[in-house]
Amino acid sequence: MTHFDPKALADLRRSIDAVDDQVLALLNRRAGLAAEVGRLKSEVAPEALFHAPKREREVLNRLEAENPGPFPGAAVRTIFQEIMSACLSLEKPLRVAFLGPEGTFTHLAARHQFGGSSQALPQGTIQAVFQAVERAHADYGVVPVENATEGAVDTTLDAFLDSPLRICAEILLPVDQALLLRPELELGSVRRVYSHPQALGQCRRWLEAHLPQADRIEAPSTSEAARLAREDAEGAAVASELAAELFGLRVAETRIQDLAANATRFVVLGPKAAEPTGRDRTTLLAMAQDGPGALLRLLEPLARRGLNLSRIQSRPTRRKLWEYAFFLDVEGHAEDPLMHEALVELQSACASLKVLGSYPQAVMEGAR
Ligand SMILES: C=C(O[C@@H]1C=C(C(=O)O)C=C[C@H]1O)C(=O)O
Repeated sequence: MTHFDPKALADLRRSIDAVDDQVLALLNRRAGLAAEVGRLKSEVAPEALFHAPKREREVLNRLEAENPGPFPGAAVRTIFQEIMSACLSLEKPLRVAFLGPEGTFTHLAARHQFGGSSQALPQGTIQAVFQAVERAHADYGVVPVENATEGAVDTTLDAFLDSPLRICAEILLPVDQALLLRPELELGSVRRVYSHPQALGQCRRWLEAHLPQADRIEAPSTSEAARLAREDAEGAAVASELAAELFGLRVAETRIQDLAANATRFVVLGPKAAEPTGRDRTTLLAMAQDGPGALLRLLEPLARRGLNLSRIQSRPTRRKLWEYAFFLDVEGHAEDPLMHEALVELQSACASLKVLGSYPQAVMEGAR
């Protein structure tokens, strides 16, 4: 065993303090520069959004690629996303509406995309998120579109049928359920487990093995479950780790879902189309013409050009009986020449066609 030297520890900590002072000074210098950029932008277009997602992506990609380590690459992204979010908030924090309440996985997705310095505007329903952005009460909106185990979120697809909003980004997030407890409570003393029915379902086997004595109690959201657990001396909740932070609970166990690879895809509703990055996805909303071969006519212009269709989903239009709207996800950007050609051809093959958005393909967080 090596001899523990308290002086060496104190020296190292002093060195860390000195580095922290430098980091802090540099952060403030950076904030000053970002504020200058803000002033420049406001001279050109006073009403414009200062947020520049393309520039932010370039900053993150450059720093991650140039990072020599040992500082972890994923942390470089998280930290610089936060730094940019904070710099931007000096001008005006981004207002981000999302399916709430606070602490839900959609909130987590919004924080991942826009950082903790953005202004969180939790909404009660998916429709309310659309309305907040449509009425310019929010700069962006975040809604779930599909879950790896539960499938499409129909409410989101239906909202697009009646909305002029476009998709400007997607977020792919692992949905890791955690077991949350009041700080003083032990697993063996839990009598009630609160959660959203879907979350309880996702963790059925773990709960049977570790909390056979506890009743399952359904809550309207995982965050509401965390709040209920906080108020129940013998209660626990299945929710996100963010909910633990927000409601003052302890994370007793992480990743308790039965299927380890659980993930949800979210889309960001925004005011501006995203520019091409070379690895994009385009979401189309097409009303097929009635009659035989309608679906084939929709797919053929894409297939002939080798454009990869990653998802197709249909929803009744609710305007006419047996009329369907098709949501198509195609790899590529609407401005790519081949995609552009396909869209022109599709325009005449469908009763109507709307490009809901082209945006960078998301990489699963933690799997970069
Ligand atoms: C400073 C700018 O404005 C914002 C802040 C950024 C930053 O802190 O690096 C990057 C992009 C914008 O969202 C900029 O456009 O360069």
